[in-house]
Amino acid sequence: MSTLANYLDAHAKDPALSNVITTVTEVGKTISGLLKKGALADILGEAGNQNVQGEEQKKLDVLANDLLLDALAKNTHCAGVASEELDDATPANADGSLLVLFDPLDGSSNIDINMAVGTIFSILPYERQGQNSENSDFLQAGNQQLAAGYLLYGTSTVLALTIDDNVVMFSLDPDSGDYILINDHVQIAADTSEYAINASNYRYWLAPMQQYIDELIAGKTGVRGRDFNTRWVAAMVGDVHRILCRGGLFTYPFDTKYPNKAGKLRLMYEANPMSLLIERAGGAATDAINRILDIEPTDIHQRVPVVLGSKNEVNYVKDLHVQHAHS
Ligand SMILES: O=P(O)(O)OC[C@H]1O[C@](O)(COP(=O)(O)O)[C@@H](O)[C@@H]1O
Ligand SMILES: [Mg+2]
Ligand SMILES: [Mg+2]
Repeated sequence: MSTLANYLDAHAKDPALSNVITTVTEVGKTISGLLKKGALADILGEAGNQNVQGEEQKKLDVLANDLLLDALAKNTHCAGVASEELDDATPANADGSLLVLFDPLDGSSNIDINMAVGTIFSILPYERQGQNSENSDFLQAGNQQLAAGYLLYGTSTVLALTIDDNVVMFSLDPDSGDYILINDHVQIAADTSEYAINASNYRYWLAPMQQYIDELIAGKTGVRGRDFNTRWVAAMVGDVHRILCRGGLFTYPFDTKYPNKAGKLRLMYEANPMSLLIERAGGAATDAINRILDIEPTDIHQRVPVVLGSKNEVNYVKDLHVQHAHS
């Protein structure tokens, strides 16, 4: 049985990277433990304040954020931390070589109903060693990520990770407290008949996205000539996990509900790490047209439309958007 520690020893080229990943995954064990206790640990409900995005914070959003921040601040390899829940990046150890970005608790609306939630993380290189990190140090395209992954706190706790051109998965053994390797080469089939979208936003979508979903709903009777099935976890981490396990398409497209926001999901804490995992598992990830990993960020909290998963389906969505742009 291979553990996460064995895997990192064998595959991580940089001991600093192993060390930072270990810190994040150790905090994941604490969050997993708190979620197991649920209401008994007094972790449910609202924190009573808003984050920088203007969203109501849940108690667990704040708790998970603080646990990660405290642990990473003590890690000598971590030069700074940026979080969905914090207005600005927090400098850590100026001599560190890595920057860590995270969505401490993804799927916040699932916390109080005992459904799947997760932690998403991304690791970037730090180039100004010796000086305190600032927001601008984090503004690197997703293709610069040295590692990315997520912890899914579901019926079991699973870690998905990429530190090279491969994607692997571990399951947290509650008896030993070790992450045990359960898949050493995650691959996504190019075709799928399963899709995930919050269809209540239909009237706010752009015409090509409406057309795409209309076609899927028409199934056998429409131009696609086969039936499709919807699955929606309401936590990106759960939807992406399903896609890494059995393929599918996930989208949170551009919509006009909040015209001043480019999309709902955050580039640095959600879209980039998930896109790296999906691409390295053979899938594709776009903002409907462009590759997410090539977007040059201008703000650590910027949002982006997301279409990711089985390659042929992601490309089909892109074709519809390109055709519309030219019509
Ligand atoms: O229920 P909605 O508003 O459609 O949003 C669901 C989406 O929002 C998110 O929960 C956003 O993440 P947070 O919970 O970290 O804010 C995604 O995980 C999920 O895909
Ligand atoms: Mg999230
Ligand atoms: Mg979150």
